[in-house]
Amino acid sequence: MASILKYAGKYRRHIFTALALISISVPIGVVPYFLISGLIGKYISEAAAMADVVRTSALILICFTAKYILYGEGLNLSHEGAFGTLYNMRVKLADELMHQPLGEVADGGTGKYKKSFVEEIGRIELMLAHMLPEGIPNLVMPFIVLAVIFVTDWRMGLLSLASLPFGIIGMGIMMKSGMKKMPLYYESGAKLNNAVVEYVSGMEVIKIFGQTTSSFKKYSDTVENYKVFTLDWFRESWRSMSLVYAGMPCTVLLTLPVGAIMYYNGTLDLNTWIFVLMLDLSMSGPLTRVINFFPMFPQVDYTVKQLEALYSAEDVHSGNISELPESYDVEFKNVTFAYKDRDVLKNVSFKAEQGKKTALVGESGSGKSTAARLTVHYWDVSDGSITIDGRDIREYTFDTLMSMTAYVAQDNFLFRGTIADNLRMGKKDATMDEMIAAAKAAACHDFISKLPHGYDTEVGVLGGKLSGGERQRITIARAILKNAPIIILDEATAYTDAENEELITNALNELTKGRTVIMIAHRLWTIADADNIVVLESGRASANGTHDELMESSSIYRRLWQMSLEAGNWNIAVKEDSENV
Ligand SMILES: Nc1ncnc2c1ncn2[C@@H]1O[C@H](COP(=O)(O)OP(=O)(O)OP(=O)(O)O)[C@@H](O)[C@H]1O
Repeated sequence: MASILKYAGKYRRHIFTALALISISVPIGVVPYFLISGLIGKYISEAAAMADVVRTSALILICFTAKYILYGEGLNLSHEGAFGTLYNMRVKLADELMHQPLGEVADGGTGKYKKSFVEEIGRIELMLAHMLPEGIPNLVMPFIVLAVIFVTDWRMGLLSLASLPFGIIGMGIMMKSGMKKMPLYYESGAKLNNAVVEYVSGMEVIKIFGQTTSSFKKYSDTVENYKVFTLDWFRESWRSMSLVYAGMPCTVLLTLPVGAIMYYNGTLDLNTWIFVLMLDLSMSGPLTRVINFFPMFPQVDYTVKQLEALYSAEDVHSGNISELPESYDVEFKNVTFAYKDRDVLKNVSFKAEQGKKTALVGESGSGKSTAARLTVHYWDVSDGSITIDGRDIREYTFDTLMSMTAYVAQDNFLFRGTIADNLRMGKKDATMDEMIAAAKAAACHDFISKLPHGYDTEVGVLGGKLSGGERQRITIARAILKNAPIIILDEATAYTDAENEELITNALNELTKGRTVIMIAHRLWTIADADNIVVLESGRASANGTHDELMESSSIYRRLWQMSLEAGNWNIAVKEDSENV
């Protein structure tokens, strides 16, 4: 609870004011029972006057009105506080994820994080808007009423406790099974979320490959498993839930029959009996309210633990140096990196100098993208170091490192929004002229101008309304706007057609002038002019040099070059064939 309240900030006041208002309203709700028992008592001992009835009715009306107003205002405030806290938590989680190893976040799966952002944080609303402000007063009230009964007649006090074992036993069973099953419930929910996201995102592939039935089966199996699991759990816990719901609010279970015997025996006077019965009944409302929260305890408890783990997950190591370096030479010094326990880079060393183009080449899976991503601190290296101007990238603050680097990948992300919104990710306050200049340099101004709304055209979810090549050129324009001194291009021209390849190559040459450039390309002729080419072979840097030097010295480079040319010829042949059809 405390760990969540720390995110409430200014909304803590709302939540505690709500707690105070509801704490006043709950006892007000019990007052009418006192009033009625007092009135009945009067009728028993001396005939009450009509004025007493009118006064009692008026007081009861006032009590209910006051309770309604206070409870209502309390809930209003508690919701304001809760939703304000949820907002803070979602913003904070986004910020936390930003500082955690990007690679791990990407590997976690969209569904998992969607679940944390939407469902798990959403569940905190229950805790802050209801469990805390309503639960505490409604739990405390029965204790106060019980104390009054004990003071009035301790025997009746003991009898009033008769329904308690139902609650304790039922809740014990429920909590035990709830706590045990909760991790599985969550896992099953995360799988369901991932399956939905995957199914919807992959719908195009599923249709193209005619896998509708088998993919739908995978999806429907996950939904079915979730259903079976949830129903099994419900079946297992409904008996104990019913025991609590039906038994615990039944506070007159023994005070009514045993009280009647005691009254006939003359050991209990009628006024006390009626007073106790009324107080017993007054506990039922608060108890029922509290009981409603009990099944939620395991869920909320587990959710809080999950969120705590997410919020406290280890950040990528970053230091506190925020000054920009004098030069932007990037150096890999004996870098070793493993995904979990699988070594992908082994003792890799090379230097990418400022103003020069360094290319990473190698067979598929040799570790090129991993090396590129490590440069922008997707993960921490397992051993060795990556430096900028001789200083380990872990010594710079996260923001400084990000401001120095622009990473353009094969499939860059576009946000739902307009083209201008996406371009401004590169430079928040970019003017229209700056955006147009960047777009022209990235050979995308022409196609943007032809769109019905130009730069204000919506790109759709993940940029889905644009072609792969268009998306790619917009991401290059975005990187041009960012104007970072270190540029990492991971297959940045993979989707470029022949028509635009020259334009984009020129744009990239413009973008990369005077900067440190690390680039990866499968079409080796696009990097043949690089100042230094590093050949990666199963995660090891097996050779480096210029194209001419490597053609002389590296058999693997020669093979890669040959393969690349053949693939290029094949592409041209396919293109010519299709043009002749
Ligand atoms: N997130 C990840 N988790 C686990 N293993 C990964 C992950 N990303 C890549 N790998 C593995 O690491 C190895 C190197 O991958 P990487 O993407 O760096 O290679 P690459 O040389 O860029 O390949 P390609 O040319 O096909 O893009 C591969 O065997 C790949 O399966």
